[in-house]
Amino acid sequence: MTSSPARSQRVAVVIPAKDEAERIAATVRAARAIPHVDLVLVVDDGSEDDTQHAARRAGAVVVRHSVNRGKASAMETGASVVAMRDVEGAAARLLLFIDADLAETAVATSPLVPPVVAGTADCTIAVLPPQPGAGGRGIVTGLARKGIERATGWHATQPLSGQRCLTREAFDAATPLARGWGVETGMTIDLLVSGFTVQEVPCDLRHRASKNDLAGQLHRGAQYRDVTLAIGARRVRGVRVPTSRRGDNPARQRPGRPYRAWSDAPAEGSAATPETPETPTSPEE
Ligand SMILES: O=c1ccn([C@@H]2O[C@H](COP(=O)(O)OP(=O)(O)O[C@H]3O[C@H](CO)[C@@H](O)[C@H](O)[C@H]3O)[C@@H](O)[C@H]2O)c(=O)[nH]1
Ligand SMILES: O=C(O)[C@H](O)COP(=O)(O)O
Repeated sequence: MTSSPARSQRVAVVIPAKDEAERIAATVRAARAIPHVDLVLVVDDGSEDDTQHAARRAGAVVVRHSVNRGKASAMETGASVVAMRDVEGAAARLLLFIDADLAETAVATSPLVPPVVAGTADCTIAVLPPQPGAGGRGIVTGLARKGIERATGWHATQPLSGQRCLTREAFDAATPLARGWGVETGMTIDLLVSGFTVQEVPCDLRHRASKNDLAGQLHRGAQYRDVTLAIGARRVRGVRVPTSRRGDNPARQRPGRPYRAWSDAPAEGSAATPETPETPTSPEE
């Protein structure tokens, strides 16, 4: 599954951003310092503040949704724009998705890149340290973790983490993306079911964590809804790795270890082609 891109492999950072004028400039500047990065793309998802101008001033390429379409849609737009800027005949850029609110700490997503460049993982996912002021009780996180584990056998530490580096091939296999806040959960299931290798990587990041106030609870309600839909859509379509064909030992499931869900995954993501009635079709929403 994993290939070995050249050392010259280029990386595009894609930053979905909605009303992030306060932090986007610092995030863009930090992203530009990540090794291998030659393109920082901000997708302004219908912001009502100065996000697009602040991002441009900080050196990003900016595209904009005229109306808000949600994070997953911004990621798809970003990936399409990067593809248009990839050089014909050269390797497609790796995609490094990061949130707009990381500010200076965005550079600490750098460790996500080397395993994908080296080909030991097709998708890396950041594991963040405990965040000051975070007010969650782990309900949405638990829902996403359980959904991924039921479908693939993988126990994700931080299933909602949106800081992810992946190959173009892996991204394409995971599209269309699950809507809104279900995007990470759906992507992880689709990648593992398609035979790709994922790896969690500890990264020293700080973001604006949701508090335990009304806004925070409403946000978690929307996350719960979208994660439920992403899991449900895959369950209905039978997108899962059959228990009898699951591979890696649960003992291997910890940050820093690449994980592949199939014991006998066919090469190059072709596990998504039906072989048995239990094997899924393509990962569509
Ligand atoms: O309609 C929207 C809303 C948000 N965003 C951007 O999406 C990112 C994540 O949003 P945020 O408000 O920071 O959400 P959190 O709850 O803090 O996000 C956690 O949980 C999400 C999944 O529910 C993941 O996408 C995030 O990576 C993870 O940090 C930020 O860059 C936002 O600007 C959009 O592009 N469009
Ligand atoms: O605050 C968070 O970590 C997310 O909003 C998820 O909430 P949770 O605590 O219910 O998993």
